[in-house]
Amino acid sequence: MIHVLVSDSMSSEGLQPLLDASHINVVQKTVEEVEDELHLFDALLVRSATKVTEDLFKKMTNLKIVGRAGVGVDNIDIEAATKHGVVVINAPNGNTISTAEHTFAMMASLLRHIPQANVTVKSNEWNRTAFVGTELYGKSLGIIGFGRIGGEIAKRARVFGMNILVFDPFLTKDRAEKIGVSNCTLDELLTNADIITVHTPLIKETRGILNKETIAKTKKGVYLLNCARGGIIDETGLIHHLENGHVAGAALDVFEVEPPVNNKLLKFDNVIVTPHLGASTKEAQLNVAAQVTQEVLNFLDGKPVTSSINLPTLTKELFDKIQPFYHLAKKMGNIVSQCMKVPVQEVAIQYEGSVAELETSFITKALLSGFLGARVDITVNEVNAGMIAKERGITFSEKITTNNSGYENLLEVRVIGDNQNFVLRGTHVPHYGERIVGINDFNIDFYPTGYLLYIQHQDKPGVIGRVGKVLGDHEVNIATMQVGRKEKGGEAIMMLAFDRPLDDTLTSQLSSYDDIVSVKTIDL
Ligand SMILES: NC(=O)C1=CN([C@@H]2O[C@H](COP(=O)(O)OP(=O)(O)OC[C@H]3O[C@@H](n4cnc5c(N)ncnc54)[C@H](O)[C@@H]3O)[C@@H](O)[C@H]2O)C=CC1
Ligand SMILES: O=C(O)C(=O)COP(=O)(O)O
Repeated sequence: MIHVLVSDSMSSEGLQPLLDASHINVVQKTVEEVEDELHLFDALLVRSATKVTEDLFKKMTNLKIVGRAGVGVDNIDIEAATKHGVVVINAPNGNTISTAEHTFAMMASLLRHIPQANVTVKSNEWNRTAFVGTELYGKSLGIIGFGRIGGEIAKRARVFGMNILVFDPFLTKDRAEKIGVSNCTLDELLTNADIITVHTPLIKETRGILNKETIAKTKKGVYLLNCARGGIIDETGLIHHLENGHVAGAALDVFEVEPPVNNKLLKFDNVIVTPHLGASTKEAQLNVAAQVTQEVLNFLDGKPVTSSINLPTLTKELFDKIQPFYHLAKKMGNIVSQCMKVPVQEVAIQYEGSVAELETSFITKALLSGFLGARVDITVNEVNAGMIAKERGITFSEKITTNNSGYENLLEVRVIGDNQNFVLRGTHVPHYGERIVGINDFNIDFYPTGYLLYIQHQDKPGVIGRVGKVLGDHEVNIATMQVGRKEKGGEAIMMLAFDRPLDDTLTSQLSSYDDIVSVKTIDL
């Protein structure tokens, strides 16, 4: 049984495929309510309320995936997720329109004082002069962060007859042209905009992008909006400029601390607020819950996820193409690790032929995870392999080569360790499967599976017979056997496969023969 924890409120209709799956147990409770069972859950679905911290990852020892039913993942410690090998996905498109519409509603409300007027009419006041507003028409709207939401706001602003100023250092010329905007500098936006709205993620570069100093550069009487994340507009800086009258008003859907406690911003009449409602529409909630549900189901089914924050994202088509190499790479990493039981400094992977055209970074991570998984006692997968390698001082690299060794595709891993290097080459033959075709300088051809014995020996008469006799004396049946050598009478290798594991006495006996250089068991 797979256990899924849904710890924030989510659309039941969107979650339905998970609720319907007979092999999945869905628990809809907060993290605190299931404190004693956290170790059971395979998947966690959240919105912005649950704080997914390193401490939570430590408690959720079985966790494989976190699904964020929304865009912002600032409530999830991505580094900790990666370290713990947990995939993080989000639902990037589902709430774009809702948030853009909410921002627009806030903008219109702010400039026409709708929330304040609403309160007075309901208190039996009829004060028309106190609420004289400002038109949006003809005003310059500065949009900081021109992604999905920023783009939708621009489209709507144009219909309202507004001029649009955009600041987004990552905005491509193509996208700007398509939407009919041009990028300016932050200073140009600050000095020219009548209204400024922020739509960036909350990251180190955007935290406090509007602060006491930058707000001072804006036009006197500017209106500011934050329907993205608390902290993008520094609250202390905003309070300063509300107090001195520089800012005419602000509309805030988000706060540095949510819900806001003793927050001075709530005391200003010209500040209008909503409780983080940007994505709170029936449509958006259905979209985001359905998106993460499908992604989590795919993931639990071993299929690719398309919106991962800490894994390369793959289409189904690409995933199908990668799969054979993914499995081969994992096994190759595992074989090398078992053959090289010494500290390792470097793992270099080279791709040749058709495999080089695929998403090789994913295959590299699979190889690393196979390699590290055989030598560390924590879960290693494609998510955390790179980080764990770095932590252990192992550098890794990948290279695409135009060499042509005759194989349609070839993966080569070269591992450099203390006084020992090891090279392994593998290929995938369609309809035939994975083959290991080279070890160090030797050509060989074996199927990497089951219990293997790798023997380095002198190419002399009787060595193979002696190995066969020792195994026969121990009643061990040889399933397959391949040999390889570079030159007559020189060094040679054997790779034998068995149906069951070999015991140590047998390998020690084989190692004791003069003509045998080394004996290594490999369990795959
Ligand atoms: N209030 C609410 O309920 C909701 C809030 N959000 C927030 O809105 C944010 C934006 O959402 P989307 O538009 O979907 O994300 P997005 O990823 O499509 O757009 C973000 C844009 O910010 C830009 N950006 C990044 N660093 C920047 C910087 N230093 N200066 C200026 N621009 C920068 C990026 O280039 C990107 O174009 C999310 O990160 C989330 O925090 C999203 C949905 C609902
Ligand atoms: O998607 C986002 O980034 C949001 O801020 C929406 O948050 P919520 O899911 O409504 O808690």
